[in-house]
Amino acid sequence: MNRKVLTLVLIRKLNEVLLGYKKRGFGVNKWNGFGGKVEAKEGIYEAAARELREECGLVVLPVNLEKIGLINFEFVGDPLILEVHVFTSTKYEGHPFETEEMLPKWFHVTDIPFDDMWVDDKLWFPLFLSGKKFKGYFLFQGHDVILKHNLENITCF
Ligand SMILES: COc1nc(N)nc2c1ncn2[C@H]1C[C@H](O)[C@@H](COP(=O)(O)OP(=O)(O)OP(=O)(O)O)O1
Repeated sequence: MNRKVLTLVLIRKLNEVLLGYKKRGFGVNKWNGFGGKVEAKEGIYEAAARELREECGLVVLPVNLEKIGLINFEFVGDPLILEVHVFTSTKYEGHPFETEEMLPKWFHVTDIPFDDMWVDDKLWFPLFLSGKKFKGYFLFQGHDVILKHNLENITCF
């Protein structure tokens, strides 16, 4: 099995979460956090901060990112496992702006657009929103059907 290591950053204000509408590439036309591939010789926290800046202009110091999740995604017929490291932060600088990849928007925590997000999000977002940490695995058939999954609450990374 090959692995692709990716980041996903969810910026929070008191009762809001910043999501971005993906304009191209993997997950196009879905709302998601900000993130992407960890480059060679780059740390995961540094990659998370870089992707956030590139995709919506917000600046977060890697030290201000809190790792809250680790999810492995597998797709039937594809030998590539996506290893996604999920982070959150409330300490950022700047104002989010639209880029070639993402259109950012704040959502109230009671109004997350799950119908226009990856289907797995419905399962683990409640853990994130309630301040829990988690590890998970999802097996997808295509991009819309979860065949199998497990999700566990953990105390720390
Ligand atoms: C399959 O379920 C997923 N759910 C959620 N919520 N997020 C996911 C899922 N699979 C991948 N992701 C995240 C991980 C990353 O944040 C993005 C994908 O990043 P992308 O493929 O756009 O990475 P880049 O480095 O920007 O692009 P290239 O690989 O084309 O350079 O989605």
